[in-house]
Amino acid sequence: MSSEKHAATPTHGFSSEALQDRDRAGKAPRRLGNDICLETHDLNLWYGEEHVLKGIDLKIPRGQITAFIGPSGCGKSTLLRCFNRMNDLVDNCRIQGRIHLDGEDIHARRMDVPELRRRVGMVFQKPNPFPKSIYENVAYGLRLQGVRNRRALDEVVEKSLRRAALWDEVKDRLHENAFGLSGGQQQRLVIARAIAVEPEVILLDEPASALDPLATLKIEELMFELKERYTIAIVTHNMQQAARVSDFTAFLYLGELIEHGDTDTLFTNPGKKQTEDYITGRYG
Ligand SMILES: Nc1ncnc2c1ncn2[C@@H]1O[C@H](COP(=O)(O)OP(=O)(O)OP(=O)(O)O)[C@@H](O)[C@H]1O
Repeated sequence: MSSEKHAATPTHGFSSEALQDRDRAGKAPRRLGNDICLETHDLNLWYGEEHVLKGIDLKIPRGQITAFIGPSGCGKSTLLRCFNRMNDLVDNCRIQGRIHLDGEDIHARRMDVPELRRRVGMVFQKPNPFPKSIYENVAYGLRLQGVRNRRALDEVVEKSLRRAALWDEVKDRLHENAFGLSGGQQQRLVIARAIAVEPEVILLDEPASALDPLATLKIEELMFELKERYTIAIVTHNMQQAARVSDFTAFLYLGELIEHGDTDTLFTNPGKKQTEDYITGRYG
């Protein structure tokens, strides 16, 4: 990022409980390091004539949580959808630049897109379980891969539900319809479904915005556990949430990546005036 360092008070007006919680949890400032999972190089995206992402150069470190923040329409969800080529499904979408997953160009001709989407799972704002049982929702990806062995399926279903912190709540009703679960449980079920196919990355597009505070807390706690195994990228409108859960934060504005770095630093001592204006609520 630019060396333009904006003069800032020590906590920069963002003396939120969120940051204090992080301090209490002993989270130290982080550097990007060399273990990069996802990387974009001069990424540009257009929907028709609209230039939505502009020259994005970004590195997402492995095994960490990266939050994307910025005003509505700045391109956060679009950027997230680039990482597993979900924008391929959008008419009129044109992409220039490169995206690497583990050093591999995801737009290369040899790239197997369904396999990419297995490696880079996605969870949306609104829980979207399939109209099937809890068990079959989690087993779905494995069945698509041709797994038929009941014991193998049972093991993965249990492991995934445990990792998604849902097992204890559903273990006695695995064959009931997933729509009978609460919104927060449905969202954890969708996360279990993503986990079942052993992804490397989990993309979360405002995963808690449709949930009540308790269900939101559960999703946030879950994220801490998941990052032991997966790289996580989350889009959130909620800056307190970004400050609570993420290790790194990327601030986008009008399709440009304005600032990206350690979350505590970005919130307490942002390097750019635009970041400061956004986190202090001057716009957005
Ligand atoms: N499928 C699409 N077709 C055409 N334009 C789109 C499409 N998806 C998004 N856009 C446009 O791209 C721009 C960026 O949208 P995007 O959803 O990525 O922003 P965002 O920062 O995630 O917004 P929000 O916080 O409101 O969800 C917006 O102008 C939006 O209208």
